[in-house]
Amino acid sequence: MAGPFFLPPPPGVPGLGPIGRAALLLDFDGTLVEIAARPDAIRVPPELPGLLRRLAEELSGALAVVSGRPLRDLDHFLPVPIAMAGDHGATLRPDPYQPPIGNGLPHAPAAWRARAAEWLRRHPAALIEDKEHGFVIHYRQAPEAGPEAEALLASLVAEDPAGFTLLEARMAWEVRPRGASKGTAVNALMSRPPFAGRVPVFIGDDVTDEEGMEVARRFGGQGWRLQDAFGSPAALRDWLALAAAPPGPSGTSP
Ligand SMILES: O=P(O)(O)OC[C@H]1O[C@H](O[C@H]2O[C@H](CO)[C@@H](O)[C@H](O)[C@H]2O)[C@H](O)[C@@H](O)[C@@H]1O
Repeated sequence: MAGPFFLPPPPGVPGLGPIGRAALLLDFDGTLVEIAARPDAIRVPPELPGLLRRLAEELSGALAVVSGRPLRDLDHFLPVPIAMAGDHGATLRPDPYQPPIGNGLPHAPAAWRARAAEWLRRHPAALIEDKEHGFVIHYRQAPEAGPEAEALLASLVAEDPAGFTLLEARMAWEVRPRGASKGTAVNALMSRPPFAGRVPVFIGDDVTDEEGMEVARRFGGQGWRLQDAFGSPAALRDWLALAAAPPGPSGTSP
């Protein structure tokens, strides 16, 4: 056990302990914010962006949101200068003041998007979400369409299996470029300052987060499943608020 930071999280964890050694890697949907009916319907608690900014300052910048969302969404919902990895690791911006790092990942052909748009006409309650390199079919509002969405995207990806994979997400199927994952994002982050040399803790709720957790463990850190460690995004936010709180009068965290 490396110190108070590595005690099991709430209830009752007083703070991050030796915060100078840690790096926090946080999933977004279902972890920092509650799941909503549609991607654009999430509610971001007004205090969340400021909380992440304060924590990033405490961690000398070693805090990143590692999400399946495109960076444009993350910038919209979290307008603060923190490191971000979007599109399930396909876009990486470790320095919030610099453009994303270039990568050689492929872009899904326009014809695939057209096929998905055509499919959507028969399932108007489903949704297509465009990403930098791929795209998603969300079927939360049309659960009966899930298997068909999977079959369609599987057939598209089969046209270029070296370039793309099919990713199962929460009530969604995603065309993702091969070679990108939350694991590759964590690896890239932990290999450069200010993350390098710190002990990473990845917190996420979804199967897509497990690759990030696995790589965090390889860097000597931990992966915490939101449901087991905190129970809910609200409980995680409470814990982060404790961690970000200034020390009490005795010099200890509240
Ligand atoms: O890696 P994450 O930050 O957890 O992002 C994963 C995906 O989240 C979003 O979709 C999911 O959340 C929506 C809002 O709660 C929900 O309506 C949808 O059913 C979920 O799949 C986002 O839209 C995707 O781009 C992310 O990949």
